[in-house]
Amino acid sequence: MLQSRQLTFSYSPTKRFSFPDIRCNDREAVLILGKSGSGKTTLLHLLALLLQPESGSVTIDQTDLTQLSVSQTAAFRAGHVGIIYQKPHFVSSLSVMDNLLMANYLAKKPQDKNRARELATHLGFADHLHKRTNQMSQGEQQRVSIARAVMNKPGVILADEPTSSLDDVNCARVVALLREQSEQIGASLVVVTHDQRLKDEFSNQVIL
Ligand SMILES: Nc1ncnc2c1ncn2[C@@H]1O[C@H](COP(=O)(O)OP(=O)(O)OP(=O)(O)O)[C@@H](O)[C@H]1O
Repeated sequence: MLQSRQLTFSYSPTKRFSFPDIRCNDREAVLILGKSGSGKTTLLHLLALLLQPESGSVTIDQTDLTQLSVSQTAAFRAGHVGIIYQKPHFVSSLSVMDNLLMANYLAKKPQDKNRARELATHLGFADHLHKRTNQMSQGEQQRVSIARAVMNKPGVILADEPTSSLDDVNCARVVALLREQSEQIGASLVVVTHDQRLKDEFSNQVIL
């Protein structure tokens, strides 16, 4: 479960944000819509405590992240939060398999090759596990990103514009995979986007 309360953040005295509260229960999904520059990525980074809010709180599975030290936050995030970034970034010198196992490593968990293979089969890239990520298409990379985000069965999945560079077929596929994976592991799913195609896919919506 994820809950934010009265989050505010400033990049500068003239660039100040005051965000609506976000609540997303286990197995639920919330879509945060807003036009370019409305602060969607900023909010997502605050929810993951990649940015420190000026005020307000973020609670994930009963832990108030704003009360943790920087290192405690990093450890908590690695184990409990799966993030799908706008542009997937991988370690380009490693194989797809090793990029997936990196999620285990960062969370200080045993490397789970079986789960990586299972996810790769389910998400349709089992034949690419030995490849480098830059040898895959954008749609394939996005699916690897989803797999990496759910490797540790996190309580919360945060996705930043997961579909903006995808065609309609891959867009629908990625949304279905995100929902299915989050339901399977009982996670809260938060998607931020300006992609109007997603509007009808989520009943819980917040507009920035
Ligand atoms: N590091 C930064 N320093 C100063 N201003 C920033 C910084 N990052 C973002 N901003 C500004 O804050 C505003 C919100 O940025 P943010 O990336 O959260 O918007 P967004 O809604 O995700 O946009 P997009 O849909 O274009 O990705 C923008 O006006 C942006 O220029």
